[in-house]
Amino acid sequence: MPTILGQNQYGKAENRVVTITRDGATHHIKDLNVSVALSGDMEDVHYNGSNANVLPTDTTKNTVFAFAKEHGIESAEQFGIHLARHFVTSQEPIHRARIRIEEYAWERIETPGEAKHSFVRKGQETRLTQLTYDGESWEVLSGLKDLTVLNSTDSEFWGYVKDRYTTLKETHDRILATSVSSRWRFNWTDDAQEMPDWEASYARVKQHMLRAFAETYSLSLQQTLYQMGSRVIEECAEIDEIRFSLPNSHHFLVDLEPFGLKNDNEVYFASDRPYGLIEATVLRDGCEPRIPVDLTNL
Ligand SMILES: O=c1[nH]c(=O)c2[nH]c(=O)[nH]c2[nH]1
Repeated sequence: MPTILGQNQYGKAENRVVTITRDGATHHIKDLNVSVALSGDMEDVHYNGSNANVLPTDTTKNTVFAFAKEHGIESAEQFGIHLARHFVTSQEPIHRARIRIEEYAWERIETPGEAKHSFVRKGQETRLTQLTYDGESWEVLSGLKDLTVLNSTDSEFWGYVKDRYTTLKETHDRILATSVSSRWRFNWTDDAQEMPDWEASYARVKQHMLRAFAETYSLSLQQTLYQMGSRVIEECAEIDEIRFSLPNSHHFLVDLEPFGLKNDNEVYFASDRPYGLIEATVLRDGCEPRIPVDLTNL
């Protein structure tokens, strides 16, 4: 044979596993991206296509989600050690397992209330602004993107239209997560007006946005969006208009029944696409809409 097989490995990459553990009303989140790479006696599958030594990559994915339930995720290291040991010790042809894990850090959204199930991703957002001046008047649009937030309860979605293509199951307790992109327009347009305190305004908008997200018992992301917008308009007198583009970052409950495990709203698969995209403007009553519909062009 003029060729021989060199280094090889296989497995399921980028398993997006999210766990919620509940301590009464206080929830804890772990959010990992887990990639499995296995090596061993894999000559036959490459040379002849015999799968006799091949544990399917689909199984490696299932193992990641099942282990999240069975062992919990104490730390990424601990979780990875469990997985790697399992593949090497349970499968004779597998001699080496490499587990790579990225962990996304979250912090709690602090609210005056009791509920502790709202989180904002660390690293947080990019702040944006656009200033336009024609020699007479100003238009100031400020905003943010990539402010990722999650509520691990107090979100439902049901009572929607059902046609012959509808398969979605109604839910009375789901994760609601989104990455907020927003622009807001200041009513400061003239040098004769007193200029807003831009720094204080930004902090206020962000705080009210986060609190409204955390405090809204949500029946849809549309309802949450409107609550966030109206809270900002009500609390920030310097702003007349705010627009949001909110991807609905779906978290699907993983079916662990085939492995004899009950998933009591603990282990989720975080899907990155496709995603629902919910967009709307909230205006101070009587004000004209001026923020462009498509925020990506801003
Ligand atoms: O909050 C939601 N709004 C929707 O319009 C929608 N559509 C869907 O499939 N899931 C959801 N969730």
